[in-house]
Amino acid sequence: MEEAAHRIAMISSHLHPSDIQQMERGSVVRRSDCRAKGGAPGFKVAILGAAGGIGQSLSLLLKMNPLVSVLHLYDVVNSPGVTADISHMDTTAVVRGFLGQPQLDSALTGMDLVIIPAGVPRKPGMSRDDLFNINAGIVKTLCEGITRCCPHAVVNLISNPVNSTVPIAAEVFKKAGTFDPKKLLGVTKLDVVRANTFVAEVLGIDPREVEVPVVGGHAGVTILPLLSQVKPPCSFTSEEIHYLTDRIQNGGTEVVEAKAGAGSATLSMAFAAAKFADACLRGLRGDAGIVECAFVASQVTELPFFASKVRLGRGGAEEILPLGLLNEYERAGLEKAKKELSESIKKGVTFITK
Ligand SMILES: NC(=O)C1=CN([C@@H]2O[C@H](COP(=O)(O)OP(=O)(O)OC[C@H]3O[C@@H](n4cnc5c(N)ncnc54)[C@H](O)[C@@H]3O)[C@@H](O)[C@H]2O)C=CC1
Ligand SMILES: O=C([O-])CC(=O)C(=O)O
Repeated sequence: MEEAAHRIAMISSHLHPSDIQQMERGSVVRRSDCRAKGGAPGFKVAILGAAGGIGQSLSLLLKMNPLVSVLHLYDVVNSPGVTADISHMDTTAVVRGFLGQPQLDSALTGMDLVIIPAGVPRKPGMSRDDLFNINAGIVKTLCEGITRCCPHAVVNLISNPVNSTVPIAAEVFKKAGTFDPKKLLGVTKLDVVRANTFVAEVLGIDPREVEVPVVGGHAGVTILPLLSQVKPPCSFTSEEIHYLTDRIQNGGTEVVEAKAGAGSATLSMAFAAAKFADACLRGLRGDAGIVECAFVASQVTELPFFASKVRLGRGGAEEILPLGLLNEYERAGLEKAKKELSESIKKGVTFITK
């Protein structure tokens, strides 16, 4: 008995207060906790909005990622339940839960990657921009936490409208003097995931073999699939190009309507976000040749933010790749996309600078 108490006292000196509370409630100290705290290779990742539709599945997928050594799950509701549940998975990441604004700073301290799916989703008949009034304030508050507690973390921003929330985050970081344009990435990976799926259906091939660059932004006409640059090289009829462009641009609305008031894409989004986070972590580890599409501060067009292929590395989005050759249809799409994007970006910037 005494020896066991001594062992727990020794271990607890390395533990987080929430782990100690768990022990006090009688849970067993897990050896994996001790190993991870002993410096197992891996990254510390926080998910803000972890109890939501995207957040829960994303937490599950990241608990399965061997590159993650510590996983912090923050939400304003239900994060203790999600944390208890996910922490029973027999994978190495140590999971800790944080509930409500007073615990935001603890959730963020020391993180390498912060993923933000916090905020309200669309209902049928709404545009992503209709979420601005609520989600802008949520993103602002969470990003202020990042400036205080992990200003060097890579940030994956999922909350809509991404075309405005990324500029909001950038302004918050600028105001605090911590803005590193390479570290702020709006997550547009779901557009690529959808494009790969729909193109593979048309071509009758395995979607895992398809790569479609999707540039611009993440709403309606700002989502611009570059079907002339699909890999493996292929050609489409103009009917197929119209069908594919429309389906990719409206993939989110397709799910919102099918869910009929119960929210927007959560499962495919968690899948896309987990793939994107994995790419960011492999970049941070120093792997070469990691290229993903993301909405970032950019000079690819005259707009201050734009989604395009970026090369991920130790510093985040280390290189923004050029758009490549566009055909006439894509050039026309680009002009439409830029017009709408410009307004959404201004709206985000003004929210902080007004
Ligand atoms: N970038 C993209 O491709 C996509 C973005 N989204 C967006 O992701 C966001 C989340 O979607 P869902 O998970 O379906 O919504 P949800 O409502 O199921 O979950 C959102 C979670 O955020 C939490 N939350 C609210 N305020 C918070 C705060 N201040 N701090 C921390 N957590 C807070 C809620 O408690 C909830 O658990 C929406 O804005 C949605 O439009 C959704 C799909 C794709
Ligand atoms: O459509 C929505 O509101 C959610 C979203 O961004 C997507 O599924 O692409």
